[in-house]
Amino acid sequence: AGAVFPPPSVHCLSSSASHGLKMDANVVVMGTESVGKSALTVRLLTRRFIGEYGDIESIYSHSFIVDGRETTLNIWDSPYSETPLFEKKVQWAEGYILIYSICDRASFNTVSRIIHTIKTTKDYLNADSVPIVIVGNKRDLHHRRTVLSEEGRLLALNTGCDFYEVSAAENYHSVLTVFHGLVNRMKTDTKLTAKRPLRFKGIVKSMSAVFARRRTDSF
Ligand SMILES: Nc1nc2c(ncn2[C@@H]2O[C@H](COP(=O)(O)OP(=O)(O)OP(=O)(O)O)[C@@H](O)[C@H]2O)c(=O)[nH]1
Repeated sequence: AGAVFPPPSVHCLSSSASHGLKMDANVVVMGTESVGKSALTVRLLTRRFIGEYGDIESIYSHSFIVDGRETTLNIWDSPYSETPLFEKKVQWAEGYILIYSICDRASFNTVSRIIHTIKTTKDYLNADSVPIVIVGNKRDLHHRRTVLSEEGRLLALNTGCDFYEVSAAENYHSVLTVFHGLVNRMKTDTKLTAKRPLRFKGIVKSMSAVFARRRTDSF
């Protein structure tokens, strides 16, 4: 089956309520295979590390309070592929979490390429600061490290992104910090300060069937 766009449903796993200003934003989590995209997303949503996540691609709606403001993120845990669908995801999103594994240099190189694609697609080429957070995951596997922290930090500095190193396996709070960091970056974008309704509604539904060609498309 071919992939469709926009995605058919939002998977609501958690919510919270507050008064005052609200911010809603679409966020996509990207990176090559097995870098920990699902682990990071599930850690944020459930505070847990499950270990194995299967082949499910979903969008999750998650609300939390950041600096006193209710913030709802529609988070798309997405594989990397250089298909037209990839560009549509980039267009859909207003914030980006780009993950690599500190044990996998190829995954780090791919993050550089994704940053370039986002910047050209969203016309951020001349922006000093962009709503992109680079995440070096699997920090607990430091004995297998092939990408230095300094390399991640330098990439972020040179591209106007934020940078964090985390272990989705070991730590919830560092993962929360990543998403807070992204929200703070997106807050500077005035388009996002007004409350908007969720763009996608519907029953909880796995998108794995919709993305049946995923493995062949992915790196
Ligand atoms: N040691 C360690 N393993 C991790 C960490 N994060 C994820 N993993 C493991 O890495 C493997 C891949 O994790 P996933 O979260 O499925 O990675 P993904 O990027 O979503 O993978 P795909 O959806 O296949 O592209 C799993 O075996 C996880 O248990 C981490 O921080 N440390």
